[in-house]
Amino acid sequence: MRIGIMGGTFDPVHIGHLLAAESARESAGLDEVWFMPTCVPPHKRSAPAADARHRLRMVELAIQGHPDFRACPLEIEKGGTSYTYETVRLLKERHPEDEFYYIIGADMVQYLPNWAKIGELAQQIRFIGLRRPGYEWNPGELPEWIARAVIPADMPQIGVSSTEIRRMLAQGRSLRYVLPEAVRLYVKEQGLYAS
Ligand SMILES: Nc1ncnc2c1ncn2[C@@H]1O[C@H](COP(=O)(O)OP(=O)(O)OP(=O)(O)O)[C@@H](O)[C@H]1O
Ligand SMILES: O=C(O)c1ccc[n+]([C@@H]2O[C@H](COP(=O)([O-])O)[C@@H](O)[C@H]2O)c1
Repeated sequence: MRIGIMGGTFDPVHIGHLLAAESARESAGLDEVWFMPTCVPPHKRSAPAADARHRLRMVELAIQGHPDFRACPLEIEKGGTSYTYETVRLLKERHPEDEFYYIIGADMVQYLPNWAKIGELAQQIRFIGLRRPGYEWNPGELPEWIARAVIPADMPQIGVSSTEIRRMLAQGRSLRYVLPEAVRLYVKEQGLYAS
């Protein structure tokens, strides 16, 4: 199978993540997309606001009903900092028959040169890089050997981020249609991100 890994902090998961995964699935002809919440994200300055259990549950709620989307708790179960090169090594060991792709938004494409062991990773896996408002990226800006590992893909442009959503939630603003409805209700019921 051709499997896309949609890695993220998902604090919380939002429609930008879902559309990115669906657009990557269609454009690269993926059989499945596995949503993989990080335990400790490698590059973020502060720890996630919601704990890993909640972030995984929100992902499960967000993707329910999609026949080809799965939630993968591998990084959360492993614990510690979620370096992608370690995750990819594990996935390849456990699923030698499958072909993996790593789905990322344009902000992460620009940041690829800073990923841990990017030299090894770029040999092991190809990235599907999606356009994202505010993060134009030009393949010429990346080292050639990294650009070669990135398959550019388009998606309906959604200018939302988890940071902005947390800010809006803390202010008591409406997140209807920005969060999947089941996630919106879960956030409310669990009192997540309240100020
Ligand atoms: N609106 C969006 N359009 C395209 N890609 C996105 C969008 N939001 C997030 N992504 C991508 O999804 C992956 C996971 O992102 P993450 O969970 O950090 O969400 P985020 O909205 O960027 O969060 P934060 O604001 O906390 O940085 C990353 O590869 C990121 O580039
Ligand atoms: O391995 C790394 O060095 C690395 C650096 C930055 C991001 N990543 C991965 O990229 C995905 C998106 O990251 P984030 O922090 O934007 O949610 C997530 O799966 C991270 O583990 C990985």
